[in-house]
Amino acid sequence: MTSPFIGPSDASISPRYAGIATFARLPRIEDVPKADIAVVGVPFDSGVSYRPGARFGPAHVREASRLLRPYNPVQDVEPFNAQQIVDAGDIAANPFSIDEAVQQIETAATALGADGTRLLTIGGDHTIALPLLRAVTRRTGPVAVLHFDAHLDTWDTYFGAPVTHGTPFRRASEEGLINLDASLHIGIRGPLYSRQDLKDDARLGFAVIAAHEFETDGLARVIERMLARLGDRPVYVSVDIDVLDPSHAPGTGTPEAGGLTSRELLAIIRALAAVTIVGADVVEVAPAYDHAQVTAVAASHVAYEILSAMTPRPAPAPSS
Ligand SMILES: N=C(N)NCCCC(=O)O
Ligand SMILES: [Zn+2]
Ligand SMILES: [Zn+2]
Repeated sequence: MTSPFIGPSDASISPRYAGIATFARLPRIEDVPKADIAVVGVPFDSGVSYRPGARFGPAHVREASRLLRPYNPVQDVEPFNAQQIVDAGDIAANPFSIDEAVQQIETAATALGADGTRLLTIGGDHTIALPLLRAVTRRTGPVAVLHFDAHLDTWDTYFGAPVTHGTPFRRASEEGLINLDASLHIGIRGPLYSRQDLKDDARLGFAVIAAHEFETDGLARVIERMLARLGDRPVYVSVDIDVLDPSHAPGTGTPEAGGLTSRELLAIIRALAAVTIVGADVVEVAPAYDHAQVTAVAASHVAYEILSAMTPRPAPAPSS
């Protein structure tokens, strides 16, 4: 049976390296009547505390995503065949005003999601998670935030600025956007400012599975703990690519040693097929520090596994 959905352009007709890059060579949003999932870029990095450059992340991830293929054998789904996925282009965000940019991102994300379209956003620095959460929770109410990152991103301010890439989840928690019993960071590591950081973080509603616990617990137990924490709540997935070890993702602004392998991260994301994902982002890809697209290939595969986890599964055949 042929699919009613428009998928990636056919790589046996137009080579996959030809043409202007959309994510996975998917159709643009203008080219379909209705999208179930939109991949959208947010080229914004005015919220960074260290190396800049994530504003070039969306274009870099799209380039690396040319090689993605339609069938995901581990999840046994064809994400582009089972629902309409599109590339919605980039949201224009003012690089000289964080406040205006955050407003623009919230407005654009709200408009894109108005007819029920779910968003997978490619950043951009982690600041953008705040307006994305504001937009999605208008429809869903508070969400369980599943946050993959080396960093807590629940700090208070930098140089007095409340909206930065180190603060989105504190603001989101204060605004009542997140479910305080079900949110979780995975992959946390590296030095903090003080012990108080972890106390504040717990009060703001996050549990932590730290990077070193992959050693002691093992991957299967990490997945078990994650699913138990999320329960049956709607989940927003936020992936800071620096959750990966710098050997797997050098192209990022605030790298920390001792991170996850891409194989570990992809395995954890596959387990999310069991939960309801209402939106997701993949952020902090900074191409100036990347080599041979290593980071962008990882980010494009992370995005692909998220799209696969968001794919509806056929109902089991009735037993006769
Ligand atoms: N969200 C990312 N990638 N980094 C936050 C680091 C904040 C800091 O410089 O302390
Ligand atoms: Zn980070
Ligand atoms: Zn982050």
